[in-house]
Amino acid sequence: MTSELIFRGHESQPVSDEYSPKPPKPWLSVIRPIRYMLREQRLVFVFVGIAIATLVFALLPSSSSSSASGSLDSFNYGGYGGRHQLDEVISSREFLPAGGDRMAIYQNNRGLGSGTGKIPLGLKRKGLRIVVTGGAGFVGSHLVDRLLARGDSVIVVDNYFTGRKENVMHHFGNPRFELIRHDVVEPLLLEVDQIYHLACPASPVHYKHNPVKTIKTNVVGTLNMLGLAKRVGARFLLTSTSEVYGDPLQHPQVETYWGNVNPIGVRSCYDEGKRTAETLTMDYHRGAGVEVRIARIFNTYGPRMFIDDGRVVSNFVAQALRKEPMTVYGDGKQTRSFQYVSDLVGIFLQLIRHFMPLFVISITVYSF
Ligand SMILES: O=c1ccn([C@@H]2O[C@H](COP(=O)(O)OP(=O)(O)O[C@H]3OC[C@@H](O)[C@H](O)[C@H]3O)[C@@H](O)[C@H]2O)c(=O)[nH]1
Repeated sequence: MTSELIFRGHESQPVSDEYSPKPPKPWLSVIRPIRYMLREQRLVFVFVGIAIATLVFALLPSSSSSSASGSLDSFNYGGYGGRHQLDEVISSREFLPAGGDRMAIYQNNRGLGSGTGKIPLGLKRKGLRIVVTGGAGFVGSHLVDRLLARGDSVIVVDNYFTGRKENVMHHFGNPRFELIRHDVVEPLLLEVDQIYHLACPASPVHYKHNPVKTIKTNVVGTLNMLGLAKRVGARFLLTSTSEVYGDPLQHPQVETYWGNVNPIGVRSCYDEGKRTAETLTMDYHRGAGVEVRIARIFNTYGPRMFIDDGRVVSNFVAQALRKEPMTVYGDGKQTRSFQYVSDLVGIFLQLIRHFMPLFVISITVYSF
């Protein structure tokens, strides 16, 4: 019985001589490439390749290096890896003669953003959209020149109280340049990547002319521009002043020094105004995550200064040209730091561009 059954079974399943391939095993398609990778140390070569590529991308300067020239570039101040190079500038002897006051720059941010990050190799730098308040003024117009020269689009916002159309007239007709007559104490909505907030009279004769307007510009104007930065996610740079140290009890002033400011004096509208502007800036950073920088500017000189703005450089130059004696106020023992306007503007650009943790730089250019 049993053998019969076995025989029948063979009959019902006739043996074929034809070749029939084995059914494919799905797990082999996964195992095979893995085995291939593990053979002849191929995996090691892959990892070495990834490591080299990472190093190249991390260390090579981004193609967005500023093409603008200026005296700072000659100190190797441009390029990527800002902190290292800023440190080089700080320790450079030309920038740190013994003694004297400082220009202090505070910066704070929470990461790359606003289109200022690294750009892949081979891609042309994309221009940023930038607002410069006070862009028709002495310092602002030099900043505008540099931004346009490197390919950015610039909107100047100025009420012409101390700014002058002539300072930016040479850009009329440039499609990347716009000029708006506007007072920053009124709100303004623009789509931009960065805001340089310079708008405020800075010479004592000008800021004492209408003290209430001066403090309003610093407080309400800064509030408006910070609100704009928050709304559109723009990076924000506040131009502050050495005046935040008031009548300092420390010489030279270190950035951790909080100053000695008279809250009711004739210069308070400016000193306290800028101090409040700094406070607002830091509160927008802490409370709303706005990426901010604060530059405490010391005495700046250069082309487009008003000859009659009452400050010491313009006074001395004007008196020298008229062959008049120079007027030295007080006992003449007071000290100041002086910097050329293009050096200051170069620092603004580096400061706003690089990603660094909260940190401070001080630069002394010259003092007397
Ligand atoms: O003719 C002059 C003018 C000024 N001075 C003295 O020179 C020094 C500098 O005075 P300035 O008026 O040029 O400038 P200040 O340093 O007082 O403030 C200036 O510099 C810092 C900026 O942030 C401020 O916006 C600006 O007001 C002062 O000690 C002043 O008394 C003179 O001895 N003779």
